[in-house]
Amino acid sequence: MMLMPQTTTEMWATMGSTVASFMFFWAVFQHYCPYQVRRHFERYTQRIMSLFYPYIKISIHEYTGDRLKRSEAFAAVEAYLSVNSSKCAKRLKAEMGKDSRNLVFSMDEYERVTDEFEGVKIWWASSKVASTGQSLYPQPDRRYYRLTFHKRHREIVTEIYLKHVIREGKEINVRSRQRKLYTNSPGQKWSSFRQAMWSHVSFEHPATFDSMALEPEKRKEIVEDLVTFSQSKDFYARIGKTWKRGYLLYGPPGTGKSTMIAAMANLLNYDVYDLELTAVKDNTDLRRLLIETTGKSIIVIEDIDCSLDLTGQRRISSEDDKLEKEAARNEPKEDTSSKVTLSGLLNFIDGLWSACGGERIIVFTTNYVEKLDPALIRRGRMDKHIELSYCSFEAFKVLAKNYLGLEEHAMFDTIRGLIREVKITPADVAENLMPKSPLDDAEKCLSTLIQALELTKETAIAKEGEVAAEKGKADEELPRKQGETEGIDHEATEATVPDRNSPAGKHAAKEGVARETAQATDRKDVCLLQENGNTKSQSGTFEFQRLCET
Ligand SMILES: Nc1ncnc2c1ncn2[C@@H]1O[C@H](COP(=O)(O)OP(=O)(O)OP(=O)(O)O)[C@@H](O)[C@H]1O
Ligand SMILES: [Mg+2]
Repeated sequence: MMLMPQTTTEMWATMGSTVASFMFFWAVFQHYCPYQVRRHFERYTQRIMSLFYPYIKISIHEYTGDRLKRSEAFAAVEAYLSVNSSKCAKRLKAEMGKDSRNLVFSMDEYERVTDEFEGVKIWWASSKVASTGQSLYPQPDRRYYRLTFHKRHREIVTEIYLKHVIREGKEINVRSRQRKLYTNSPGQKWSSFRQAMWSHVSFEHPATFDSMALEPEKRKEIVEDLVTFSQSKDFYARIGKTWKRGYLLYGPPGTGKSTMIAAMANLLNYDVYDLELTAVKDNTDLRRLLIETTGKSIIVIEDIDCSLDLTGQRRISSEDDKLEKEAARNEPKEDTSSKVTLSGLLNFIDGLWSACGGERIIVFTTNYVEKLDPALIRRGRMDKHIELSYCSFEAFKVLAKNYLGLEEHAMFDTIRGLIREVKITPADVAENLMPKSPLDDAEKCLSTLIQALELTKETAIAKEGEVAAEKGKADEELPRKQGETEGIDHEATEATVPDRNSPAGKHAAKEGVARETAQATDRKDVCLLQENGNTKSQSGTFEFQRLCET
């Protein structure tokens, strides 16, 4: 009985001195042994250790592919563990969840949790590698998850468990994700590839297709198109097309183009990327923005006709070029204008890069569809063209139901008659149906709308009258003006031609009349000049130059 404590003490003392000796030799080895030898030694030690160490480790990093893209596997594992870890981990991170109502927990850094799957024990740990870059720009730490399991479970973990984690994680993500509205921030002067290209807020627009003023058939067609698209992953894979679809929404201001984008996002549960094209520096940045978008998203370019010069005529004359370069030399300042070109945009839509991620909708909106380059909106790029136009009676009924809770009313007949005759946008109808005071009831709102419709009708009639009167006046004046113009031509030619034998006359003839002739070459005036210049040739310009030289 007395020996036991002594033996234990002795044992501890021996162990302590052994560890101390080992530490000493290790420190000496580290310090004096050349690096190459040390590396060999470490490698072999690891190999020997692995013979006895029965566990396998798998790391899942946050960024893959040269940090271009956030790993989907990482996001899925994060979601999977967020459910698991909130029950057993001791250090958690909290984030605002869907609809900003509840908090979602996930594992904090350097935390460990244990999971069990079909009797197999798996240990998960979260960790990060601190950035070691010596660049001027701040670099975020690289996070990763590591799972550890016994090697006898290799098959079950790699073949079944990991697939289960990814599938569950993705489902959790879809269920609990707060949809986001992203925008590309302008003026990122020092943007590096480590900096996020998009900034976001939570997407909380309440618009739905049911609340939109649309004709029922049109609504049905659009909704079916969208739903079919979202369920056609296999179909797109089979026909060898990237899983994306382009929508062009066009129509006058206030007809619901932006509202429809929100309704699309709400219908499909997609994120929205609102791309401000004028803030994109060049085509390379455009591509980077594209690859930073995630799947299940709508990429929107509003008012595409105003966003950049899409006619391809972006070159300036060499004279202007020279002047501009000189000005830049004298006053060096940053060029903040966008250098995105039409071809850059076309590549953005259907180039190779657009295949990254999949399940994307691209929407362009415009008030002037005829201004757009046909290449930009051809089918295959903008697959579906949707015209949003002035408010019809059917569309009005949707608004009346939403705003006033009315399906039928005696005043509807008057509105039906008026709305057919005038061009009024759903935005204007909606504004008139809005109660302006707590005392306003449905009748008051409907009569406000009727007044507005009548006023619009009167204004339209008055405008039509004015236009007709102006046209009539212009038609009347046209023959008189033509006569006057012919008279002026006569005078101008006659005033110049008699003096053209004098030096001043020659000059005048070269500078002025030749110009007139050049302009007139395609017109009948040429004949008039030929007659006055006593030439018989058919070529007005050539003959007149000859005439000037003689
Ligand atoms: N079809 C519609 N159904 C329901 N509300 C609509 C509709 N069209 C317009 N509105 C209402 O009018 C307002 C303006 O609509 P919206 O911003 O969608 O128009 P827009 O077509 O995008 O206009 P712009 O061309 O000027 O961008 C919205 O707040 C919405 O409430
Ligand atoms: Mg809009």
